Amino acid sequence: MALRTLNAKNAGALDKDLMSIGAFSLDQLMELAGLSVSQAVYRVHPPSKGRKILVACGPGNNGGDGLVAARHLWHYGYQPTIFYPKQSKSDLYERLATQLKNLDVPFTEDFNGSLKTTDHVVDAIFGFSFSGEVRDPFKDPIIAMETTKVPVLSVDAPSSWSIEDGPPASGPGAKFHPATLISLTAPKPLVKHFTGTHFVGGRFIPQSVAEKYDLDIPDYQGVDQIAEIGGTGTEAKKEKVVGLAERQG
Ligand SMILES: NC(=O)C1=CN([C@@H]2O[C@H](COP(=O)(O)OP(=O)(O)OC[C@H]3O[C@@H](n4cnc5c(N)ncnc54)[C@H](O)[C@@H]3O)[C@@H](O)[C@H]2O)[C@@H](O)CC1
Ligand SMILES: [K+]
Repeated sequence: MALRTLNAKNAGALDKDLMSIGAFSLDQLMELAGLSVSQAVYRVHPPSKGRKILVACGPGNNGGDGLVAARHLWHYGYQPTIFYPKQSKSDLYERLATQLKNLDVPFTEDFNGSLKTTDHVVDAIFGFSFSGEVRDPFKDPIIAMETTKVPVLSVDAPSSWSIEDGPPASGPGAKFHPATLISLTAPKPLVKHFTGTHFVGGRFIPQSVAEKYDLDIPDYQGVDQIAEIGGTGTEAKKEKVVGLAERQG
């Protein structure tokens, strides 16, 4: 059963509700979101498969999720490296970066160079507030992620995808298909274009908020902060398979 989706406008409104009537702080939501991301990485790429994780962080809260996830990954025994070219000067981001520096987690300016010695990439560049054509300094990393053999896990959205319509028709991101996606709170409409492994995380939604936004709370198991969602992207998979069959004629 595919879960009902949350569009970009409602995702922003839901965040505002969670931080007002929901009485959550952004720090708490980001901590829970980043924890979910770290659990999804552990699920698809346990340390035995390779410990070097390159975490690409954008300038907004999607990037914040990446900084939080990197800290949890370090504690799990991974060796994260952070690519965070546009560092936010706000107090929260300064603290997240300091927490990583206190663990001697390296920060790199060279995404493509770091990619060569990486086992897995976390794409925390853009989430639901992305719009338009990708601007520097994020063009190169997104182009590199389109062609790399290194598996990529994207946070909330494959960066450069429109939340509603998925990958851009051309330009950076048009051929970006990450192996794994973790949607926070709820899948976004773009999941109909996504055919990889899909998790939902961000286990903090009260039933009242789920009802207000017409959402399904995933069937989280035990103490898990993530739930794997089958079924989404099957439309795209079917199209893909049909396309293949037609081509093979
Ligand atoms: N929904 C939730 O419950 C939660 C959401 N969080 C995260 O917050 C994200 C949304 O965060 P934000 O609203 O800060 O925005 P994003 O982090 O999605 O990114 C927007 C940033 O990227 C820049 N940007 C937008 N379009 C661009 C382009 N074409 N080229 C270059 N830069 C561009 C903008 O200047 C903005 O600073 C979500 O996707 C999710 O990952 C979590 O932090 C907290 C919990
Ligand atoms: K992302």
